[in-house]
Amino acid sequence: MEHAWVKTMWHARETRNMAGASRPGGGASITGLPAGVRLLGHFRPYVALLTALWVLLAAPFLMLGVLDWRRIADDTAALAKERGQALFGLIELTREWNARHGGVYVPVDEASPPNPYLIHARRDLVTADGQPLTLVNPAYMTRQLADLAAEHSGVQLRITGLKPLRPGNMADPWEAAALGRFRRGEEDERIDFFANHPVAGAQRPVYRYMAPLHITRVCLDCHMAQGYGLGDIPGGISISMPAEGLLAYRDKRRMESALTLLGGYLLTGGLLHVLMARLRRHTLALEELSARQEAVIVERTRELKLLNEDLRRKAHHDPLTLLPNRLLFNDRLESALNRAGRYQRSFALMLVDLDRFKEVNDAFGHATGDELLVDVARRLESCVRVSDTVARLGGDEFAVLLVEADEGVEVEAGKVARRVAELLSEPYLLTPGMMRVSASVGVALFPADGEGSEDLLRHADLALYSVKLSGRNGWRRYSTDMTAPRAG
Ligand SMILES: Nc1nc2c(ncn2[C@@H]2O[C@H](COP(=O)(O)OP(=O)(O)OP(=O)(O)O)[C@@H](O)[C@H]2O)c(=O)[nH]1
Repeated sequence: MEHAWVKTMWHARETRNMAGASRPGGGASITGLPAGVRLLGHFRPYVALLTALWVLLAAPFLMLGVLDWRRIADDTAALAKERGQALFGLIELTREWNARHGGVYVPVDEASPPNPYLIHARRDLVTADGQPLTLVNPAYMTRQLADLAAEHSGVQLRITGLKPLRPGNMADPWEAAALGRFRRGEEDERIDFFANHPVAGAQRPVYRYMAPLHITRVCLDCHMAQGYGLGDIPGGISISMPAEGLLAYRDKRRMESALTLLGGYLLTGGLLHVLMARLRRHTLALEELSARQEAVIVERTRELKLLNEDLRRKAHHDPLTLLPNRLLFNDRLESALNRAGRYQRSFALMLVDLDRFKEVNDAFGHATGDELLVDVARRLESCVRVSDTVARLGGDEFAVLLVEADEGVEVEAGKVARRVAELLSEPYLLTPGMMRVSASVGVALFPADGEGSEDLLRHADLALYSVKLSGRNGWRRYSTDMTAPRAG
């Protein structure tokens, strides 16, 4: 039991070592490896699993990030488009207002000289007080508004077409492509981002927006000569809007999105770690429990085995002399018979009985008798080899099975029987003092004196009886003239 307890404690200590080896001064482990190294080894699969899960977790977050970045870019473009549409709508309104009035007259000055591209009977007038006025049609007005917008907000806008009345309004390649799509009915507005676009002599990021202008009744006065009819698209309004503000807004939203996703990723990873750590703790506790149970089972099994061996030993041995008892002796006799029969060998059976042992008991007590029996057992063992068997059949009766014989069984059995008789008649030093007993020995040989256990035992007993009859203290081999004592 003590062993089991020590073993269990050892295992518990080792498990605790593994769990707490990171403590400063954790020291060397039981197996001699530094605690840190053993800890790393123990947790390696756990760390690998956690890392793998974390990496797997990164994929959806990364995908979410990419999607969000795209959505933010789309949102920014949508905002730019809305701005373009608003500006375009405003200009169209103003142009319609102008067209409805058939143009408006403004004083002639440096900023508003007469429009050389306008063919009109009353293009230039002079007021009654002598002020010269010139007619500003929608196109001229748009150009003037464009100059104002460029001056105040950096927004560039202009009317453009593929065969404009004013050559300066000729569409550039991007505008020409857009006009082509408008005319083919593929789209009715266009917005694109340009990272570098010339704006007032500098390269700046811009959103370019363009939508078509349609010929209305009021436009026909000027444009009919070009061959345009109602609803045709002679050109469009092209707007370039500096994009720094929108890009800053986009980058700010992207940064916020990245931080939110990173926070989410770390939080989820942290939760995952906590869950895994808990799982790991439970697993370790379970492992420890099962190891303890295993140790207990191993110990119980060992105890049962010992108990079993002890029981077997007790069932087959005499408790006083520790010699094999009659049960085991009978087994050995049967084995000897089998072996000898199979290999055609012989062996000797010897029965030994102390002479007048009762007198020892009567004179000195049962304990002294026991002491004598133990001494007799040791003396008998000293007369034979380990491969032979000495047994106590009961009371003061012993048996010897001689299976090894160098000089032939007959000779060997005679020598051993004589030696037994002599040795047992030597004085015994017992608790009350020195005393003497003698013994009678009967011998039967296999197969000469019997081929079965019963015959051998009976004939050895007859030989022993014969010694007793002839005055005890000696030995005899069975001979057929020996007869059993008459009953009564
Ligand atoms: N001390 C002791 N005595 C025992 C034990 N078993 C049997 N005896 C005694 O051994 C004695 C055997 O006596 P008997 O069978 O009459 O034989 P004996 O006195 O040796 O006389 P012979 O055999 O005729 O020479 C009896 O008194 C038993 O009580 C034992 O375990 N211990």
